[in-house]
Amino acid sequence: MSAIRKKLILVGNGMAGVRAIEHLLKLAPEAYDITIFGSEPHPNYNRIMLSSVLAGGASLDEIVINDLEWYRSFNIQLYTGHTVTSIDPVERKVHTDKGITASYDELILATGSNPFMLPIPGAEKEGVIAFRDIKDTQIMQEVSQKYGKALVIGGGLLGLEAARGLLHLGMEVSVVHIHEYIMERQLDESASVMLRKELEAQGMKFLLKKQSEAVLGKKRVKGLLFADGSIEDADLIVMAVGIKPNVELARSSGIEVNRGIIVNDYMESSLPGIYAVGECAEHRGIAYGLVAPLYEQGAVLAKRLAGVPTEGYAGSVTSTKLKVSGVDVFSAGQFTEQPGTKALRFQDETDGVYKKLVIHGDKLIGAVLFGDTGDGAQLFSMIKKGENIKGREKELLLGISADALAPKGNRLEGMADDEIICGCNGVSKGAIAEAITSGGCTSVGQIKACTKASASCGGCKPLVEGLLQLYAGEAAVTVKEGICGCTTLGRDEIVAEIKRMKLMTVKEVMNVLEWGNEEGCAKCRPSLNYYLGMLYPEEYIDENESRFTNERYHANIQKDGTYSVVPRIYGGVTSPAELIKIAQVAVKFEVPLVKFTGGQRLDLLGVKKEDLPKMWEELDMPSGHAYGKTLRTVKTCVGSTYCRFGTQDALGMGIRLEQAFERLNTPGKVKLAVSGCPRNCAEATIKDFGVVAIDGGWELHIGGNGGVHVRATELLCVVKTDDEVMEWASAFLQYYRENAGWNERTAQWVERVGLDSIKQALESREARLALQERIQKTLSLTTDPWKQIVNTPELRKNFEPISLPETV
Ligand SMILES: Cc1cc2nc3c(=O)[nH]c(=O)nc-3n(C[C@H](O)[C@H](O)[C@H](O)COP(=O)(O)OP(=O)(O)OC[C@H]3O[C@@H](n4cnc5c(N)ncnc54)[C@H](O)[C@@H]3O)c2cc1C
Ligand SMILES: NC(=O)c1ccc[n+]([C@@H]2O[C@H](COP(=O)([O-])OP(=O)(O)OC[C@H]3O[C@@H](n4cnc5c(N)ncnc54)[C@H](O)[C@@H]3O)[C@@H](O)[C@H]2O)c1
Ligand code: SF4
Ligand code: FES
Repeated sequence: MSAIRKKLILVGNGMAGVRAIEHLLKLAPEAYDITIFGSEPHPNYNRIMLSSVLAGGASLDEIVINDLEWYRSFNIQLYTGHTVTSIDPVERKVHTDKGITASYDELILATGSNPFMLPIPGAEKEGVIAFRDIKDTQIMQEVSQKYGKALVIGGGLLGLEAARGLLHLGMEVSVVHIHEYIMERQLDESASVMLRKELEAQGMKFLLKKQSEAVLGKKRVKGLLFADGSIEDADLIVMAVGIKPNVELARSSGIEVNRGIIVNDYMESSLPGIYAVGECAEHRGIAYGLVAPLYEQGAVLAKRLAGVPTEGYAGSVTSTKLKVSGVDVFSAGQFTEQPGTKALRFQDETDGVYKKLVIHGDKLIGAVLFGDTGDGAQLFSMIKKGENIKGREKELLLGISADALAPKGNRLEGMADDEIICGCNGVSKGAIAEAITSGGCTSVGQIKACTKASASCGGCKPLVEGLLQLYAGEAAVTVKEGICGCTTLGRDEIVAEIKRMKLMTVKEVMNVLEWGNEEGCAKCRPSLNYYLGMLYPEEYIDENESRFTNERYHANIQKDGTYSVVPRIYGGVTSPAELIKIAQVAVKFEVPLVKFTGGQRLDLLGVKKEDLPKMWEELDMPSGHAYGKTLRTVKTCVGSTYCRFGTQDALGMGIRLEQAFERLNTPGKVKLAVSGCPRNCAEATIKDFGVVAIDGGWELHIGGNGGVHVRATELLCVVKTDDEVMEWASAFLQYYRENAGWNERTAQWVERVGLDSIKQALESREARLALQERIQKTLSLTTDPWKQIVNTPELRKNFEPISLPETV
């Protein structure tokens, strides 16, 4: 008989708590029934990478650490969008804001931190935000589309990464800092000044020694008033002035708290069966704000819960690295001089390099590097180990890095096995070497999947690459990066293998092509689902669970967890009767906001998940597919029917295109537009496929994009008739479907493969007709997802609210 599982609850679905669960599942997979509550409406994601999302280096989809399938595969009961509001430590129960009560044997609090918001008048105004989560990131992205000027208060790590992201989004950005030099918590003055100059060269402005006094504006922020009486205009203010551990839940439940929840070396709080990890925990007087120590805490806690002996957590020395492209800054340990310490400095103003080592006795206790941070990991390792560096001080200052990454006889080779390469994830050189030599890893992606090295901030990637060269030699050189960390195969190889071996399911592809991770990840599962659907439109059954939430629910999830409903309105043309119907549905379901979209549709926002099928039923209109990687909208101008400049019927052409291609699955979302004359009022030249009327015909444009990376289209060809427009559009879209990578928009794809190669592929009529035939086959097999759900009781059930007994 199997042992009865104990009930484990994790409060906080963030980086530290879920990492502890990952460890626990490895140590004692059968020991607990696990329930996780998280306030955010998302699965566990890499908060660190929000800076990259803002700076355009990653998409939100890419930063998911564990997708919903992961929770399902370990039978973890996940409640996203649920905040635990109280704990009853006597009855061992927790209660959530949504009325759920759950009992536990063991309870982990991993509630993270709250951003510190300056308590100045006007701080509550619209346009004043923090930078902590996906919601904040999305607000910044949205604001940057409408407004021009941002102020970031706080010149620390977070503030500078936010400022860099906002610059990337096209805003004018000034950083307001209270001290005379930025990042004073991580850098000395020399490094700080060099950093500021570099950031100024990138376009960032600085307002130093400025004390913010009040936020100006009526409802929305207009500016910032400083204590010296000066005023700075602003459309957006981001506060990045530090964080405070989120301890309210613990405090109100009678758990001992100071700045954080007080824990011992085993992460135990003052109450039995209740533990704390992450930024909310205070260990030996310190509440950490970086992932490396939090992951160390998680590993200790997992051992404790699994009954595996552990020496406990003894505290951490930390290092930081600013994640701003083009700038290399590193800082670790005690970097300012104190009585009894001595400092060695090296400065090369020509090459913009600065290094400082702080030594106490014979030991290195701190370091600051600017411009050349290649030695950071090794210096950090020496600091952590308290290594005796007597006689090697100058060598360390001047250049471990010169030969650190050389392929042969290098410093990496001489490094001890227990030296930490990936600070974020605590992965040693030995663990990486083992993954390469015994685990067969031959790419950074595989090492990441196997050891987690380079999975967080990515700062250690050069060292991981160096080790790969060292241990895998030739094999590493020939290895390419796969579509994700689960495989070394690229998109084209995967598609070719699927065709060659006639692989028919996602699971089969992963098995046969020897995926490193048998469950796949949030990147490869949807990719494979797309490729299989594209290759076998008739046989392949779409895997709903491999799609993202929006596509699964056929509606866009909003930041408050509600959804939006956008019915299809062909060419943006509607009728009074249709408008009355939409209005009636909006009134009946108490839709809080009705708005026109940029693509000439009506967006009903703020809809509860359980109302979606009922609304679709009453609307009785096709899905506008505003949520998927598919044809979105065909924007039109009024064209020759009404406009005196119009030479062609843009409305008719737009409606024809939309009716032809609606419901088409594509690698990335696809937007079309048709303008009735070269004045181009429908903005067809920033669309994936744009049609512009000219005297006696149509120009066909491809590969345009609005949004963050604006790209104008390139002219594909000029045609005479409407039927030719349809033929070329069909051929182009099918060629894109068959050749682009999943999640690759036409703009990126056209840029990558070049206009000429596409022209060549579509040049012959025969080729176009063959592509047209294939797209029509696919289209003939599609159905409207809303209708399908409305008419299938089994599918409707997915939208019902989860009803739970009072105690689970
Ligand atoms: C933009 C940005 C960039 C960063 N870059 C780096 C970096 O490069 N390197 C680095 O080391 N660190 C970085 N950090 C810091 C790092 O992200 C945090 O240290 C880490 O995420 C903390 O993990 P945590 O699990 O303690 O808290 P979190 O990841 O914040 O998770 C806590 C979760 O608990 C939820 N929660 C809180 N209360 C409740 C409740 N009562 N009920 C249910 N759920 C609750 C919260 O909503 C949150 O989702 C960065 C942070 C940000 C914001
Ligand atoms: N690359 C990374 O490692 C990274 C990146 C982002 C965030 N983080 C972490 O996220 C957390 C939050 O980052 P943070 O930068 O907000 O915290 P922080 O405490 O490190 O820095 C806050 C900065 O704001 C300044 N400041 C304080 N009050 C001010 C005021 N009134 N006006 C202007 N400036 C003021 C401080 O002098 C300080 O330099 C930290 O734990 C940080 O380590 C790390
Ligand atoms: S694009 Fe030409 S036809 Fe269309 S509305 Fe503008 S001016 Fe009129
Ligand atoms: S050091 Fe951050 S991912 Fe390795």
